[in-house]
Amino acid sequence: MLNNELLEGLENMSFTYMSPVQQKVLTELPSVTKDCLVQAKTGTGKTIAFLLPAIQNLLNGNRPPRGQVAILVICPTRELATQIAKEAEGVTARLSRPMQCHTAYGGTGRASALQKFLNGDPTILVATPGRLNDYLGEEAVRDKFTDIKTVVLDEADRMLDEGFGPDVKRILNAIPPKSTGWQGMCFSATLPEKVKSVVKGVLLPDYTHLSTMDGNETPTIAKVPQYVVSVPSIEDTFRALYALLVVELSQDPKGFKTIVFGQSANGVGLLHDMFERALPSLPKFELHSRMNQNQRTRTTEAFKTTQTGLMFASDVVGRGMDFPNVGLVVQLGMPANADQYIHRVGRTARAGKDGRAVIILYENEQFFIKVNKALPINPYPMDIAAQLPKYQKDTDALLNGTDEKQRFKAYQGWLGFNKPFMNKMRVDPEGLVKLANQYASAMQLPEPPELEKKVIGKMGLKGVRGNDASGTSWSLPLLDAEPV
Ligand SMILES: Nc1ncnc2c1ncn2[C@@H]1O[C@H](COP(=O)(O)OP(=O)(O)OP(=O)(O)O)[C@@H](O)[C@H]1O
Repeated sequence: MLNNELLEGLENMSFTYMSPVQQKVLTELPSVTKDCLVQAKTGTGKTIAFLLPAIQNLLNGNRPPRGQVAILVICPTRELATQIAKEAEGVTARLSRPMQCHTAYGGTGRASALQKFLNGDPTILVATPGRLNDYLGEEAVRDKFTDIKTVVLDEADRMLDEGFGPDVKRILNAIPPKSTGWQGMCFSATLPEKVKSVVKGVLLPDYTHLSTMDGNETPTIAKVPQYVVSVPSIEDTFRALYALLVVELSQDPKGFKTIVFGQSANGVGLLHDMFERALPSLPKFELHSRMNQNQRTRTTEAFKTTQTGLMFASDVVGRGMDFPNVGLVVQLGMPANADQYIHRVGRTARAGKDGRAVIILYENEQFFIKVNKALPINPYPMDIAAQLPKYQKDTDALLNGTDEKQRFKAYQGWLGFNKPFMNKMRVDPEGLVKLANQYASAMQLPEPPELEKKVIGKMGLKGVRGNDASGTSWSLPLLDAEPV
């Protein structure tokens, strides 16, 4: 069924067999043009699984005229768009009539990128919703979609949630209607039931539903041991992370490649600054939305190719990103939800490799384990809490060595992330600020940062004692919640 030149492309990528999801799509999809909703575990090759049928359809004689977009892939982040485009280039590398793959995402010069798109032959376009919407405001861009054959939503549950959903809807309104016959494909490792009620703009009601998972199985890779390190208070968390990294590094000093996820961009920035002077054998990386696109691109490439290293990251790389050979994923603090937990854990044990995952939670966050009993998380085999006193002095010194302004920003990021979880954490606004202030103390700030009155109002923390002292206010950016 697959064109020989496509198979040659796969061989050229050193793929010698189809992964289960690829096998399933190629054998169980009634035709290469059928709408489908596909679920398979993280890191099992979903990208190739949606590219192959979509490209094969074009090779079956359905390739639109030069200059037209035939396959549109929509995904949540710039890094992921680049990664998907690279896979598409790999698969199509051996085609006798080459196929161009373009990307469209924010953070790069709009005018030159748009010109390149308009002048080029973007048979495949991989885009993030914001920039694509922006492009679609131009008639010349809309004209390039008149012959569209396939629309793929990668990380479909994310693309259809409250955050991205409206943008995706606008895109669907700007391209030819579904009734013109284009194929819709929705892929993700996590497909909550509610997604099925919102896929109708992309999939016809008789779409094919494929899954490589049994019944209620969780989408985490079965062979990844998952552990929780429980510590009593938020003040213990930095020490616990340090102790954990030392223990884990000692077990695998040569191939140690680890991602540590934090809760907010500025919190992640602080962790990076803190550990820059620790664990000298390891190169350190940081990746979050407070960096410019050049820095993000450079770091992504560097961490993809490094043999060892420690990356502090926010959820900008929580989904979809493929950093080969990551052996350990650490989550410092609870993630926003169970699905996000699953995607973060999925950054390890990809393409059949091994991996481990550890989450560090203090008391107010431990509800996360209780309400997500289906997640296969066990207590960490070593008593990290017992080691905390040993790490106190060094941790305090590392934090003291960071820029105080970065710690202030981390404080605000902490409030922004945690505020929606007050009920679950069993605290009222005053209790939340109390925890934030303990976090400030853990960061070695002599006293909690004073937030501008406007920030406090925006966060709904007005009148809460503990952070609205008069006097100099630090000029912090006004944000409802810290972006990742
Ligand atoms: N048939 C194959 N043989 C070997 N490696 C493969 C094969 N298919 C894909 N891969 C590689 O496996 C890795 C994971 O693939 P991919 O990123 O598509 O996973 P995914 O299922 O989309 O994961 P996520 O749910 O995290 O987005 C990539 O490095 C990819 O190149």
